[in-house]
Amino acid sequence: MATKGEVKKEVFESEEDLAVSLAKYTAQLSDKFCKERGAFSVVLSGGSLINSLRKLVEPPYIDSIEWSKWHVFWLDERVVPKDHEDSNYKLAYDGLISKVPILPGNVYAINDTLSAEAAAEDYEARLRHLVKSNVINISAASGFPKFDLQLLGMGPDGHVASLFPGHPLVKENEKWVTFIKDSPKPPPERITFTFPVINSSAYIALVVTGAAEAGAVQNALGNSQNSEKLPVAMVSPEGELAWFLDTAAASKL
Ligand SMILES: O=C1O[C@H](COP(=O)(O)O)[C@@H](O)[C@H](O)[C@H]1O
Repeated sequence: MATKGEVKKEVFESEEDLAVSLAKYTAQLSDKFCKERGAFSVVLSGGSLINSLRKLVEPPYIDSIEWSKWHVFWLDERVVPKDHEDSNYKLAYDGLISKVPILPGNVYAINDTLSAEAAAEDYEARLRHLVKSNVINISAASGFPKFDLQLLGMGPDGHVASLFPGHPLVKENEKWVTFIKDSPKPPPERITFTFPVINSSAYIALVVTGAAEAGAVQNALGNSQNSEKLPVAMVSPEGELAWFLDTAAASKL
């Protein structure tokens, strides 16, 4: 399905059309990986992405996807209790996980009783264990975990995960998971995958909607005059990168 390093870009007339296509893309990859290796490791973002995945919980996908083979992870998480309004877990649980038969043991939420630093260490340790048990692949090229699909959103400032423009964490190249205590977007304490993990992915869908995001999309994909490379422009997976844009987000291209 993917050529190594391939970048695809599709611009949709409406967010509704985008959501239909994103569900199809996710379901096709689920089918491919479930057949090939009997498991599908999926990484979710928070924010508007979860709403854009809403078609997955409708026919035909709700009945055709092998949900019991899904293993669900978070690209980043806010260090708040799981039932807190700011929790990316809660967002995904309410919008997706509670509506489909994903096995509770295959949902890898952060330990919300720990500090940000300890939660990041704990999450990385759990990923290392899951690599050993082949739930998550490892990249032969980078030595970092190679998730089957990472579903990325982006903020208007061009941040992905909890990797913000100008923040030293964008340069982290050893840890798999790290933490931030001064996030410019509230809440301040978060854990996040690092770029080597993001960029070892087999497939990434980058889902961006709305006019407020157009400048950052231009920075990554267009002829931007701005020489500072935003975090979103650093997304460059080993496998396929597929941009899902609406016309407003693509308006400066
Ligand atoms: O804080 C976060 O923001 C980004 C973007 O969110 P959006 O609401 O602008 O789509 C999100 O991808 C990330 O997971 C989240 O923690």
